[in-house]
Amino acid sequence: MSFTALAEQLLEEAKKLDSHVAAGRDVSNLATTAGAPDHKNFVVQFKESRERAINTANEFLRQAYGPRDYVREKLSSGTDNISFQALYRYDIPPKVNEKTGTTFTDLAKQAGVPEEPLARILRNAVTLGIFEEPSPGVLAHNAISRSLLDPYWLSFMGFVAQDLVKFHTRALDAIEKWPAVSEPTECGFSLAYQSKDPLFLHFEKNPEIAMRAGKAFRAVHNTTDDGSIWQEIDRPGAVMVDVGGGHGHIAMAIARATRHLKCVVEDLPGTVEITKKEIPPELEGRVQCQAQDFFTEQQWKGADVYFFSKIMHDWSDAYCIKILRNLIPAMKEGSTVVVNEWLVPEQARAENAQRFIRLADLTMLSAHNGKERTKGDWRKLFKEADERFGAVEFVEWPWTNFVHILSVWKP
Ligand SMILES: C[S@@+](CC[C@H](N)C(=O)[O-])C[C@H]1O[C@@H](n2cnc3c(N)ncnc32)[C@H](O)[C@@H]1O
Repeated sequence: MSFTALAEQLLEEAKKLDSHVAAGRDVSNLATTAGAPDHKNFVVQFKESRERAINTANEFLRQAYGPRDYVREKLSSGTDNISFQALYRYDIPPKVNEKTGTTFTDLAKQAGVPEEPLARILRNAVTLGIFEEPSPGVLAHNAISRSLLDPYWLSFMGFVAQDLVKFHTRALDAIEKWPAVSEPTECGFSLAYQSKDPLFLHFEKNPEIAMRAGKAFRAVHNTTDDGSIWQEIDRPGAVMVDVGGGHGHIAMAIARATRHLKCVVEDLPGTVEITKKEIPPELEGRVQCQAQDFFTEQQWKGADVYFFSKIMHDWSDAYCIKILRNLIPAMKEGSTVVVNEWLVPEQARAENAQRFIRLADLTMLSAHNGKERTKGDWRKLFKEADERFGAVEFVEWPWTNFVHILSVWKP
């Protein structure tokens, strides 16, 4: 397609996006799934226009760069990581004065690192559009750097730039060494950290990474407080168990969005200790937590829903089957397993919508030998775990990036 044709296509979407902004809609925080139905319609419409705009703009960029420069630009992400690491490690965003900006000299003093390399590293961030340098030697916030004032979001940057990147660089070595690609102790992470434990057990023994990872999960996993399943089961006595619920952010959101539902957060003992402190007094009784290793028999019997948010993608099929089978002694007729994850399309395309899914898939591969799954993969998984799991349903919400994958227990 010609540059002009692409630009015209982009202009069409740009006008739609501008009309949303002109209508006074907040386009800065589309991540939320809460809110009135008109908000959801807006998000759906906005998302569609935005996706088309991003895809067209990306195609324009590919053509404008030309093949070699395009590849070179994409290869630069490893080098950019130095800037991302520094932003997190030296806690730069809150150190930059929001009104006046802050000099590199001051930032270096506050961070306790030499000024010259820090300035070079931060100037690279400016070339990425994160921060500005309004006058030589001064770093100032812009809209993108301001998002990093959220400590959870900054932790996400730290977790990706400091931790995940190490696993990624050893992923191929791990595949060559352990071609079965199944064990959580035989992946890029295992080589990078010389660990004999699976990733989350390693975190349990290393509270600093565990805290960073917990905050990172909280920053990116948009809540699933919406969707009829929670409203349908919201009656006195109803229980949902959030298996591997981390710091309880999802359970708390669901408790807030319902009236009666009791939410039980389960995780490894170290995480549960942190979660206990996160539950606010007004949710006591509605949200509680307990230690539960999901590779052992489920202790909470007869729950209405056993919920797994971004758990199964951490594990290869053999381990997911163990996790599902450990529920069987606890389930009553009609107990529903609800999995919240991305769905992988069968065919790859150069589309923005697939970007994060495919990146997450490779992260799962290098962090645990886990994977993101297609619809067919999910059906196969439940069937292999036990024939008594009912037909697998997929509830897609166009206003979120995630899907609920449901199966009802029919003994
Ligand atoms: C990717 S995080 C997902 C957290 C949360 N469900 C969410 O969506 O944000 C995976 C969680 O599984 C927990 N986990 C890992 N292995 C576990 C095990 N064997 N038993 C229970 N929880 C485990 C981790 O501690 C972590 O909180």
